[in-house]
Amino acid sequence: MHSLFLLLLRRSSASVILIIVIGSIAGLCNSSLLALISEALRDRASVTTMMIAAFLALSLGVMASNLLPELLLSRLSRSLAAELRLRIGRRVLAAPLRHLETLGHGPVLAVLTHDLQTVVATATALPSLVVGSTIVLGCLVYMAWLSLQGLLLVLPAMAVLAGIYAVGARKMAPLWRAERDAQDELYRQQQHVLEGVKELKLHERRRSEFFEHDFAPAVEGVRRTGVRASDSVATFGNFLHFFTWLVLGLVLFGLNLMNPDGTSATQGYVMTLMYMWGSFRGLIESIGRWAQAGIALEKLSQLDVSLTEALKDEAALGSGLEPARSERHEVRFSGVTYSFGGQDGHAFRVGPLDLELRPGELIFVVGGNGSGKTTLAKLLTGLYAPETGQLLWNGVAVTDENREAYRNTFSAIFADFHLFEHLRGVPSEGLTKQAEEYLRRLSLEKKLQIVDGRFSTTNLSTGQRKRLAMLVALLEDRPFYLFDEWAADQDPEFREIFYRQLLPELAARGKGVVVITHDDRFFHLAHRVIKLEYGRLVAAA
Ligand SMILES: Nc1ncnc2c1ncn2[C@@H]1O[C@H](COP(=O)(O)OP(=O)(O)OP(=O)(O)O)[C@@H](O)[C@H]1O
Repeated sequence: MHSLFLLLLRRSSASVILIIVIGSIAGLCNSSLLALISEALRDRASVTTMMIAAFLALSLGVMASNLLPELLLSRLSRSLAAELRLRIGRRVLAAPLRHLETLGHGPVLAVLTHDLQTVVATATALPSLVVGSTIVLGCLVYMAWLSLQGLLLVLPAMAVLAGIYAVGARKMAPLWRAERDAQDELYRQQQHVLEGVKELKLHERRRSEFFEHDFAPAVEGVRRTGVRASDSVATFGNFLHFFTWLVLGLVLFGLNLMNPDGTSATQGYVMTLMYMWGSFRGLIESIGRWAQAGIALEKLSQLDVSLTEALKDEAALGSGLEPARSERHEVRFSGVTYSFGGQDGHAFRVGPLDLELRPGELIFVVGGNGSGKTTLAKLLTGLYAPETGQLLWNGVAVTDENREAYRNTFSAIFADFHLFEHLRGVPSEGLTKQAEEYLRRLSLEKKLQIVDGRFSTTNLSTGQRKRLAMLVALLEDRPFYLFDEWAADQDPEFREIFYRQLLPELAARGKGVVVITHDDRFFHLAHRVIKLEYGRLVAAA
């Protein structure tokens, strides 16, 4: 509760203070209404026009003072969630690619959906916490005025109840945490269901084994831990219910014993107590919700910290470091190495690599599967930072400070490329005319149009999607181009166009072009062919 409250306070202390003040007024109006009703019941002859007017005023006061904090907090909690979403989104985009690959999508999605919803739902309940607290206080004052003796019975009972719940909440915390951990695994498996739907549909046995051994246990994990957590909440809730009647009985019979003639006072007392007890129970039970929000915030901050620690180049994010296109750009690898893993005995190292890419040069990278071609491509494009050695850009070492700017000299189409619906970040001058020309050259003009910088569709065949990615890359008009097995999904006609027209044209325009390929029919068209074997350059033609 503490951390969520602080977060809200930091977001807008003025709103939080206003919510507390107005919420307290709501609580006071509520308890005053109750006291008024109780007085009217105690002595019907005492009902005056003033009392009726006060009753109406208080009822309106309750409505207004309940509504305002709710409206304020729904805005505050949602803008807090929006701020956290943007922050995590920015961190994800700024974090090193390798860190994101290791983290996986599941935990990030769980935080962005499940945890943020929990935080919003709990924060939205803050007004009822404030109103509830004031109702309890107001009722206690009224009860003290009615009978101090009764209060001596009620206060210890409240203390015992709060103590029991505090102990219970501490015992329940691991159950809520277990439920939340199970959610992470469920998100991971749900991702497999969505991304692997074709493979699962095509293989009945794979599907049933996946369901039995992966998906169902993840679902069961969430069910089991959820039931355990909610069982304990229900048990405690009902124990509190029992306790309520116990206290009411204690007060009723205790007051009767202590004050045998005061029947109407006892009635008012018990009525106030019943009303107050409902709010008090609500307050105590909300400890559970706040504890869950605490766990959600903890997950959020763990992800934030892990992304922040891994993040080295955020300073440059979005700083508009678009390098001048007219400049001559060249890259040199000097003793560059990069490695993966190692604990399981499957370490893989690329390098040490010495390599140059100059303007107008067309280089083909060849090598067997797993020889390190894509890793080399990620190093070359600045997506991975070399472990040792240096990457020199126009003679200057690429470091955390200029890596973002360096990355912006590349247009790349990786094997697992992504297409955005909008043509974002592409220079808009003459865009439509140029785009239409490329659409024609890539034989896509009958499949889609570009309307207001947006593709009319991206639901195309794999080869066509790759051609659309090529269109985006060509429009970007960057100094360097990298294509990771682009032609693998193209028909023979387009392979010819790619190798005999598009690549030579790019090189002729002074672009440095690197092509990862297995198409040995076209090797002679490259200025240089470099070959990788187990991460090392073995031959250069
Ligand atoms: N994200 C990763 N995590 C751990 N190891 C990885 C990762 N990516 C690649 N590797 C390791 O690096 C090796 C080289 O992978 P890379 O993708 O660079 O090969 P490649 O030559 O592009 O292969 P292919 O022709 O199959 O695309 C792999 O054998 C694998 O062991």
